[in-house]
Amino acid sequence: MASSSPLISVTPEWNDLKAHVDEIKNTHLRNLLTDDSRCQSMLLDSDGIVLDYSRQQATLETIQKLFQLAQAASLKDKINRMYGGERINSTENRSVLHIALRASRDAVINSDGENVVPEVWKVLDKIKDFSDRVRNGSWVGATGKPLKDVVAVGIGGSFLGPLFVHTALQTDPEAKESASGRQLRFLANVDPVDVARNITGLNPETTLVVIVSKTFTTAETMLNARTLREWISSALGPSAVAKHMVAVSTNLTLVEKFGIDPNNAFAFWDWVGGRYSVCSAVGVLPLSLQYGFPVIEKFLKGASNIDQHFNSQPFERNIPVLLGLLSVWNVSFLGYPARAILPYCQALEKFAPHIQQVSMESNGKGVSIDGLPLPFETGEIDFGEPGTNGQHSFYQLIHQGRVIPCDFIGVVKSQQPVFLKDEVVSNHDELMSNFFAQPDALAYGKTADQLQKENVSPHLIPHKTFSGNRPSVSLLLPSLNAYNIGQLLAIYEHRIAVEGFIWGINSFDQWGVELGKSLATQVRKQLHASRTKEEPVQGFNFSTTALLTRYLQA
Ligand SMILES: O=P(O)(O)OC[C@H]1O[C@](O)(CO)[C@@H](O)[C@@H]1O
Repeated sequence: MASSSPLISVTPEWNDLKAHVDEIKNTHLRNLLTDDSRCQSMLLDSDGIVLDYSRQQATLETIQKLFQLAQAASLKDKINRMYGGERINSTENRSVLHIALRASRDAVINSDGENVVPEVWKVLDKIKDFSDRVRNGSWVGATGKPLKDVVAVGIGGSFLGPLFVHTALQTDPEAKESASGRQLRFLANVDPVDVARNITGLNPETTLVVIVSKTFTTAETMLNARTLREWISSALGPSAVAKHMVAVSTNLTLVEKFGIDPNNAFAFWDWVGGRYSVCSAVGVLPLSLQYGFPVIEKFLKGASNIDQHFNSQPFERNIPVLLGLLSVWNVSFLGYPARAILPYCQALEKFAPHIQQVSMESNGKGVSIDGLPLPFETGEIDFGEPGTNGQHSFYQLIHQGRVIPCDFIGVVKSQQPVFLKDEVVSNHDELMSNFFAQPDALAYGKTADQLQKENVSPHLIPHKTFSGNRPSVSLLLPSLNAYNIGQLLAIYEHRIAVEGFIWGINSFDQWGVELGKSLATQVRKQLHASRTKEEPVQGFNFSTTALLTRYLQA
């Protein structure tokens, strides 16, 4: 057995940061923000994206110490190994090459000594050809009608990324125009209610179903796939399946077994993790059907731009590296277990749910990559809502309750600007007033002194006091077109990888989802036996037996 590398928490660099915490606890953002040269150093402008991390509870010394930690964790070496196609997902013996999914046609990215980029482009070309044919009506349904509606069936990484990008593109003027007259829906939950909601108003004659599953074994997706196959064949006959169902998977044998023509299957590879798969056919096929391949190619280019930035920029100017290191600082040293993702942009309403999976499935681990129990916590509890909706929901807790590091994401140019005569500002400026105000409200807070000066009655002063000193980062994008959406995605993907590389965990496996799945298999068997043979509930603990018995009685 290969020897384990020492845990990052035993290095002098980690302990140095631990010792530094007390110094930081003696500062307040109110004071840190008076130092213009500090703030200038914490403001980065790269390819139109602005990152401001001056509202982190950190000094320039903290940042230097974090760079030293990165060095101790061999961060650059780990990034190089990822880009070099090494099998860094060691528990599954796989390389991690989602960067290859958006590489330019002439790039060379090797996995096991073989350049994977030509394979990637073979599938992209096939998607372009197929989506063009569906969109221009040369591929028609079984009754000769054009297929204008698409239902993508998939869950987890085969759902959340594509849903985020779809939601973000819906109101982009170029994407909106190219989607005119078409619908894209997502069926994820095995709850039959989700099926009912998704097929309502759809006609099987004009609907194409895309089954998206890396493994093609996921219980929820396969049951939903069989349900929609039944929906199509009962309306149009079994032979219609060939025209109305296609698949995206790494398991083409199971796709064929299911009854989908292998010519209508779009491959990807085991070096693409499910939650990192939106740039593969998982996202590119349904999104190209809706928006046309040229729009989605721009999305891939945006992600590729950040891939190059991440691989080439020094840490001081590297957005994913800085964000990743600051997250480690907040979680492991300052002890803040959560992170709020707050886009001031309704089009990004599905960004937080997507990042929730990317982050929590990647970094919610209890052992090091070598299997050693970790004496520190990893991962964040990610949640979020677009501003300003979140302000009227959970911001109370963020301002006066627990300290939650926040990511404020804003856009300079709205996808859908509105200017009303006689209004003080445009509608987008109104939204963005909040984007600029909230980080300062969190950082500065409001003191009892200030309240006294405002003649607030003494009994209300404790209630109206804001402690401040609550950290955030601000990310300002020039606009939210397909390219910027790709950039935003890749920034977070790489940031999360940086965190995992520092913690010394495997961010690319997900064994934690298995136990629940196998227990569900046992329950499924019991439900079948009780329903069909009236077998009593057995083999479960008291509580589950009681609940199952009650459920079966109804
Ligand atoms: O694409 P598949 O194989 O259906 O898997 C769906 C999802 O299930 C998981 O394995 C567990 O939730 C995810 O990692 C994955 O994205």
